[in-house]
Amino acid sequence: MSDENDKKWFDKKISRRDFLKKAGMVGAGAAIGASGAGAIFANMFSGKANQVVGNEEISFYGEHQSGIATPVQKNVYFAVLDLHSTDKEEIKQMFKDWTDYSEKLMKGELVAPELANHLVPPIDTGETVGLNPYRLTITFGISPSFLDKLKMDNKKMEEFKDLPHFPRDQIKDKYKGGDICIQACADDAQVAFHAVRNLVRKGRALITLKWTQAGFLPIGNGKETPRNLFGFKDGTENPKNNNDFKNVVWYDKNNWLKNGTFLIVRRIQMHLETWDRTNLQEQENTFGRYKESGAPFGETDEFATIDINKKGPDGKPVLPIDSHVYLAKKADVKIARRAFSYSNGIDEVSGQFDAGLLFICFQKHPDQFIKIQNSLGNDDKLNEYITHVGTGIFACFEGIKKGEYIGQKLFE
Ligand SMILES: C=CC1=C(C)c2cc3[nH]c(cc4nc(cc5[nH]c(cc1n2)c(C)c5CCC(=O)O)C(CCC(=O)O)=C4C)c(C)c3C=C
Ligand SMILES: [Fe+2]
Repeated sequence: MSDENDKKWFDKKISRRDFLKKAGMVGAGAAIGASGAGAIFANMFSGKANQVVGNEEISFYGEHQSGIATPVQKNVYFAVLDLHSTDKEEIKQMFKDWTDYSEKLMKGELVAPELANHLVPPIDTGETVGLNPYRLTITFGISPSFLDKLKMDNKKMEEFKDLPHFPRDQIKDKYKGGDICIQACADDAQVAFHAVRNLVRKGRALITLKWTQAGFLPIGNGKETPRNLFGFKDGTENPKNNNDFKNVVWYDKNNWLKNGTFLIVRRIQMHLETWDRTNLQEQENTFGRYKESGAPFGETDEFATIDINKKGPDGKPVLPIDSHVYLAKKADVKIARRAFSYSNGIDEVSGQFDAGLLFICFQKHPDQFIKIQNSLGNDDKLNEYITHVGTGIFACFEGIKKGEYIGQKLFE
C-alpha cells in the first residue's frame, strides 16, 4: 500500500461513526442515494432501501449486561478462552482494558485512535471501518475454573459448578472447559467477529482461544420468531418482559453476581440429512408443534398456552409424550433461550453437513437448565436427530456503571 493510500484509509483518525456522520449518513432512517452509498460503503448497498442500516447503538452501561435481554441479533460470535495467569492485578487490568474497548466497540468506534507511526501494526484491526454499530452487544462471563485458577474459592457459590454428564452426551474435549466466555452479537457478522478479535488481541498476554463458534439467525423484520435449521420456529416460549426476566434470569442473592446471571452454552450438532428424510408428520410429532405456524398441536396460534395434560377426543394426550415441548414443559421450570444456528462446512467423518445449534440460555440458577435437560433425557424424540458435542457454564457479571469496570464486584 502506498503512503498516499495508507493516508486515505486510516489517517482519518476518526471513529467509524464520525466517518458516517461526516458523510451525513447517521440518524434513524437517514436517506442517502443508493448509488452514493454503494460507491462508498458496500455494506449499505442493499439495492432496495436507500437507508443507512445498522445505525442503532446499544448502550454498554446498565443494570444488566447487554446481549441477554436484548432482542436477538442476526449474528453471534461466541468465544471461550483459557486463562494463563494467576496474577489478579494483571487480570483486573485486562478487564479494565476490555471495559474501555467494549464501550467504544458498541458505539461503533475504533478501539483506539490510529498511531502516527506507520511502522507499527494499527491498534484496531480495521475490518469495521465505515460500518455502523449494528446493535453490537458484548457479554462477558467466567467459569468455575476461573475462580479456581485465581484461588478465589470463597467467591464460588455452591450452585456454580461444572454441568453434570447428561444422557446421550457426546461432549468433545475441544468444546468443553475454558475460563472466560465472550458473546458478541450484532446484525452484521463482521462487526461481531471484529469485537471478539480485538478483545482477544488486547488480552493476548494472558489468554488464548479454547473454542469459538459463529452463528446466525433469520431475523427478517424482527417481528417473527426465527426458524432453526429444522425449519421450525424456535424461541416462541421465552421470557417476554422485565418481570419475566426478573423471575427467570437475574441472579438476586446478595453477592458479586447480583443482577448478573448464569450462561449455559451447548454446541448441538443437528443431523440435517436424517431430518430431511423424515416425513412432515414425524417432524411435527418431534416437537408437538406445527411446522408452518409454530402453533402447538390442537391450536392455530403460535403463542397459545400449552396444557401438557390436555387429552384429545381419543383420550390420548394432545402433545406426544416423547415430544420435545412436552418434556421441556414437564420440567415445570423456565429459562431464557438465545440460540443461534451454525454451519461449519463438512463433518470429516460422515461427510455430511457439520451444522447445528449454538444453544445459549440464561437463568438465575443452573438447576433450571439441568432440570429441563434431564427431563428431555433419553426420552426426547429430538435425540434421534441431534448430538450434544460442546458444553459450558459461565457466570455473567452484572451490568457496568459509568466509571466502573467489568467484573469489578468480583475483584473488590
Ligand atoms: C435444556 C434445554 C434445551 C435444549 C438443549 C434444547 C435444544 C433444542 N431445541 C430445539 C428446538 C425447539 N425447542 C423448543 C422449545 C423449547 N426448548 C427448550 C429447551 C431446550 N431445547 C424449552 C424450555 C422450550 C420451551 C418449552 C415450552 O415451555 O413450551 C421449540 C418449540 C418452540 C419454542 O418454544 O421455542 C423448538 C422448535 C432444537 C432444534 C434443539 C437442539 C438442537
Ligand atoms: Fe428446545
